[in-house]
Amino acid sequence: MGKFEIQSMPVQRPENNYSCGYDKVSVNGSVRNGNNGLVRIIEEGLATLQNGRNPDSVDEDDEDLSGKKLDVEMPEGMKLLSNQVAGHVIEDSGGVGMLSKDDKVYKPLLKKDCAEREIRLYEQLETTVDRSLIEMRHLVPKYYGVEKIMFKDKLIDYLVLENLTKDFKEPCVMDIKIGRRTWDPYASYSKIIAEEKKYHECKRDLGFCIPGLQVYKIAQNRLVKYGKDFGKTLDKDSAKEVIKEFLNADCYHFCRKLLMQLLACLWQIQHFARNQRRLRLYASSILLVYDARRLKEHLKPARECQNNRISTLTRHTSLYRPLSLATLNNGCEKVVTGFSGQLTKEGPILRHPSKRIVNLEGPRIINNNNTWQKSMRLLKRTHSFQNNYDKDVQHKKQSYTFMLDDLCSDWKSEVWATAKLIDFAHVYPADSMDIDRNYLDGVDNLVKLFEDFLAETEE
Ligand SMILES: Nc1ncnc2c1ncn2[C@@H]1O[C@H](COP(=O)(O)OP(=O)(O)OP(=O)(O)O)[C@@H](O)[C@H]1O
Ligand SMILES: O=P(O)(O)O[C@@H]1[C@H](O)[C@H](O)[C@@H](OP(=O)(O)O)[C@H](OP(=O)(O)O)[C@H]1O
Repeated sequence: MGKFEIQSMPVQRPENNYSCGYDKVSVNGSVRNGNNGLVRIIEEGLATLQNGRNPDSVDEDDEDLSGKKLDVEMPEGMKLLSNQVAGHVIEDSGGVGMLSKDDKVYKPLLKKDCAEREIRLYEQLETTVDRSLIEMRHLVPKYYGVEKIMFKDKLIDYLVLENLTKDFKEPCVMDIKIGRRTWDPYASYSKIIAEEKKYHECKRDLGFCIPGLQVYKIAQNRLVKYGKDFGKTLDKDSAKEVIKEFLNADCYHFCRKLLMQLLACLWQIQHFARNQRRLRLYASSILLVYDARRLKEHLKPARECQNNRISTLTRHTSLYRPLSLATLNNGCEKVVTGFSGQLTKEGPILRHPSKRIVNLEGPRIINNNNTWQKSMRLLKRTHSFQNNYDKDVQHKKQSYTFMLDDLCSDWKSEVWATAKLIDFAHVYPADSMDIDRNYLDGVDNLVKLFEDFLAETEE
């Protein structure tokens, strides 16, 4: 498979999924597949669908990672964590999954040893006097302890953490598992073999892998999720492309502000990894999160985007562009519609504008009795030459939703992207005072990749 066929292509050609044999369900015209699936395109016209809110607060709460409807009764006030991109999912975990409520996420503690290690670490970070662990405390989500919750007649322990996407309207999330070696010193032989087989090229060449991500694709106005089976196909080049896509930099120029926010966190993580000698972090992740809604405010004009190429070209070269109608309706601008007066199924027949019809240089007189203008006005309302009418309305709705959101929020944080350390199920106290090379190498490579992206913005 060619390098470019693997990564961003599924987004443009969702039918690629079909050949992979995963479950697929079509919902509202979108394509979805199993939670291991290569890609899950959630929905076009997100603002309309989600009313401009974080999907954690909309009706996806009875869906699993793959978007399948689940018939599970949720504990009071809780929903499934719809922004979950990797990790154990509800079907693999006896019907118990990651939940969210208010600004918190709830991670079920199902494996005793993993649970004990993870809790121990969070508790240790609360009380530590070790300098590098104090540093680490600021690099993890806020810890709210362990809560027992009745789920399907069973009392289950949940780790309660700050939801890192809580302030985001359109959360983009990428789980990056750090380390060439993702098995711990107590792993069984079969676990070692299983881990070594997975994400092989990516781990070997980059020292990290990407088990899952979701991105609000701004150019296409839709949410796309990539599952772990997609992650397992990546190599160092395709991983880089996917990270670019995650940053919406496949269709736009890199946004320096976004890169700087993420790099600021990654540099802190790197500083920690370079200095800490107390822990060995196996199979632990860095969660990158940002708000695509805020990114939109900073995007430079789109460069040629493969996904958009067709629509951009048709819009700019088409004689039927709605712009000509809009100008006509102003009645006082330069009017160059070239409308011949004849309509076909495909839209109006155009010809070179006649000076006789439109006097461009005359006084700015708006003649509302002009029957031609009237009929064009009517036409514009009733006839969508390129189905852009719906799009226009959608865009208007979207801007209103955004305005409303801005008006409703008390404040607009300057920080809309961050990177935090998560998943400490396989973190152990170090048995020597060496640096955790396995962990540091992955972090170094990730930082380097982001630094290279930043350098591209300076070219
Ligand atoms: N604090 C958080 N805020 C928001 N999302 C989170 C948070 N913690 C975890 N998640 C989401 O849940 C996913 C799984 O988290 P985590 O890695 O802790 O679970 P896990 O089941 O232990 O994973 P694994 O199977 O890799 O061991 C992450 O990829 C992320 O999407
Ligand atoms: O990336 P994948 O393919 O999802 O692989 C899973 C991943 O390595 C998890 O970290 C691991 O859970 P633990 O951290 O609990 O070991 C899980 O083991 P499991 O299948 O034994 O649960 C693996 O299946």
